[in-house]
Amino acid sequence: MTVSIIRFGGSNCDRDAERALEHLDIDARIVWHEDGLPAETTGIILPGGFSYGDYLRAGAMAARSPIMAEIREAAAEGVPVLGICNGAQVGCESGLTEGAFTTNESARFQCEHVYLRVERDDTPWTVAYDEGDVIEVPIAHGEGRYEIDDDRLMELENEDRILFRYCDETGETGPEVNPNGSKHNIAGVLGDRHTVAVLMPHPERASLPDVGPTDGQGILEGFVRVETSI
Ligand SMILES: NC(=O)CC[C@H](N)C(=O)O
Repeated sequence: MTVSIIRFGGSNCDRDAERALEHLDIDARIVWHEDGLPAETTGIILPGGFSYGDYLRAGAMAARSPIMAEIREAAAEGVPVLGICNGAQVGCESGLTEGAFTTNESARFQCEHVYLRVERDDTPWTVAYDEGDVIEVPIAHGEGRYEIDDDRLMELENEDRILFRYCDETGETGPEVNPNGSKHNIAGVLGDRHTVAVLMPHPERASLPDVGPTDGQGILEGFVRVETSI
């Protein structure tokens, strides 16, 4: 298992992801996007940050890098892909999954800890938890409001592709515990396959015991659980 963490100009959570994976004994390396996807890649992280200064829309420019075509191809072959925060924005912008992330309802950058409810526990990213579990993970974004048209939203719900929703400590969701105004409190969704996921919160910042809660570890362990969970 070798996870390639794709660095774009302006990525800034690539090293956080590398350290979190190393802590879990998962082999990881940072890959500059212009260098293309290494042949030994068996997992991919699109990390957080401010790729290309969030110009146009967050993630819009990185999504046009030629490496994204390679990543789409790898994803279609079953290579697990996790987009975190800016990486989630790149994932949506490049068609790895549905919907888009846009400006927070508050119109402010928000940096805080949130609670997430695990919506299903039969994907590589959530098999470490039970459905309904509540985990604590940080957010740090200005464009984290998940938007999608109502018809596609219904399809996503019916296809059971919602992975995480913002909630309170007890797992209740609703507008009062929605930090950015995301549709249906959505914090993370699956792509066409269970092996592709994008999420706005940062599991890599909730993985090292020295710096706070470690609830995010289970999500990153998806890279090793992928072989056993599907
Ligand atoms: N932490 C991040 O990845 C931030 C994502 C993006 N730059 C935003 O502000 O929405």
